[in-house]
Amino acid sequence: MTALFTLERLTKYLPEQPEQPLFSGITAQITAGERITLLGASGQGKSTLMRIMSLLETSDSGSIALDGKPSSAWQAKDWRKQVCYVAQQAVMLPGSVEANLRTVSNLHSIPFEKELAAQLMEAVGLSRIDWTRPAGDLSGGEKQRVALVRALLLHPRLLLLDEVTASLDPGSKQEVERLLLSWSEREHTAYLWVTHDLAQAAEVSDTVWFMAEGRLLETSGTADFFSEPSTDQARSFIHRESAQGGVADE
Ligand SMILES: Nc1ncnc2c1ncn2[C@@H]1O[C@H](COP(=O)(O)OP(=O)(O)OP(=O)(O)O)[C@@H](O)[C@H]1O
Repeated sequence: MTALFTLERLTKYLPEQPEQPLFSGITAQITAGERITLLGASGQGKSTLMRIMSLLETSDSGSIALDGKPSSAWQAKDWRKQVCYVAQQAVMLPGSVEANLRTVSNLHSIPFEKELAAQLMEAVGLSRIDWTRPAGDLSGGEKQRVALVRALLLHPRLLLLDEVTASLDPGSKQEVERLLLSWSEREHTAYLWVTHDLAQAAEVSDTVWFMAEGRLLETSGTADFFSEPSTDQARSFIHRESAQGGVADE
């Protein structure tokens, strides 16, 4: 199957660490509809990798491509219509909840699907939110869910999800997980989802990417990753995270 998205030997240095890359040699592929969780300890560069994949940052070497066409050959706006990053700290634009939901249709000159927006808001537990409210007044968890709905209204082919349930209570977290699973099934949307919750990773992904020591150490089927990780680093990561409560229930 032709890859939707490819990463080829990506390397990123940080200004404060010119002697050692944050990560290097990251090569991987994502196929249409693939559900991946990106795991790894804090500070491995998972958010940075997703920011590079959504053209919000550049790598120092290597390349990324969408449909086999390198990022340099794309207009950033066209790329971001298909590859949508949902940040950990949701950014609301000035204006109402509805204005935020309408953002992508205004930006990309596509019709605003009001009924779908209402269905998605309900699916993430926000059916009672008054759309005329200033979006800036919402709680962190509400903002996070509005940002997710806003991203889905774009119908991207690849969603880059950065700890998108981190500020949610368990019930809302489950609603979001269910929505994303059914959305990816229905729309054939791929996602790369950063999470520190191993039970969530087991639930929502078919593939795990594991970053450690500045490299993408494993790309495995989720069940295999948890039952038979191929590296010592992954074994101790799973052990450590499980001890802290993020137990994968497979
Ligand atoms: N623009 C930047 N300038 C300087 N340092 C940065 C920049 N972006 C990220 N970093 C540093 O790079 C490292 C990796 O950050 P990043 O947020 O990508 O990691 P992460 O794996 O997503 O971490 P977490 O799981 O805690 O969210 C951190 O030490 C961070 O402080």
